Amino acid sequence: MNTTSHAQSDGVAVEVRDLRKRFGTEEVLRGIGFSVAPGEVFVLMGPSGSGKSVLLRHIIGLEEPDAGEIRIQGEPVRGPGVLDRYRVAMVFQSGALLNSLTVAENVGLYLSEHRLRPPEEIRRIVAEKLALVGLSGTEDKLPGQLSGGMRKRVAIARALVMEPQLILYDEPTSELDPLSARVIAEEILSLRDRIGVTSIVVTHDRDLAFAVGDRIGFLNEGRLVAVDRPDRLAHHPDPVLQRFLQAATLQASQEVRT
Ligand SMILES: Nc1ncnc2c1ncn2[C@@H]1O[C@H](COP(=O)(O)OP(=O)(O)OP(=O)(O)O)[C@@H](O)[C@H]1O
Repeated sequence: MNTTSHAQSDGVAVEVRDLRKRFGTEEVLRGIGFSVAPGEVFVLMGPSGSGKSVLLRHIIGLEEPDAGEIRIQGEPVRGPGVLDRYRVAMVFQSGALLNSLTVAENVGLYLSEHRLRPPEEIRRIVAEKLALVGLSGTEDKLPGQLSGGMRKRVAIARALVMEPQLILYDEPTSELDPLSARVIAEEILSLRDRIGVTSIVVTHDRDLAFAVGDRIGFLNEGRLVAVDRPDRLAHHPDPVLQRFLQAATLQASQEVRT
């Protein structure tokens, strides 16, 4: 974990305690617990249907757990005003950009909608955030004129506008080619290093997980099977985890061949 070079180190600590959630008869989260340190990049990896998105929705306060809780800086996330006090941003899988608005309007939407800043200042902030993700000069383009990777970076710039202390990424490299995926990985690391934000990244992209994770948690059937540094996780004895890692490696080598 990088804890030395943050320009502005106000990432928050996140703690998930014995989280349980059932939908009907299906027990989706079966007692999940882990902690994320301020400024850490924590990856949640696991097969489809293992509960990653449900867990993410709990962290941002969109779901109420049946048992257990999530704390940000020691405060329960569903407590009064907690999600207003701590700035938590989510980068959605789709990017969730509005296609009829320009890049600048999308990135500045949060500020303009809430009339938080005068237009001139919004323009300055938008330019600053686009520069942080390497997209200076794209202000007047429409999302439809950008590549998938660029749209994801616009979505990250939009998250940065609220000066987040915690960023949640939901499958940030889905539908991206390997080169664009690498740019996103570099972006996640650069933000950690430059603004000290805490990041939780949900993915089944093994390459992304190993590239950005200070630690990786492997989720299977609603249980956290392993939590460890990437170099140690690769040698973890859990058979499902090992099968998952081998399948991902095979898929990557097939992609290189095709
Ligand atoms: N609102 C809901 N109501 C009922 N079941 C749900 C709901 N949300 C999720 N589930 C179920 O919970 C399980 C875990 O879903 P989740 O979306 O968290 O998986 P995931 O690990 O994110 O999968 P993927 O990698 O495919 O996105 C699935 O069986 C899903 O059908």
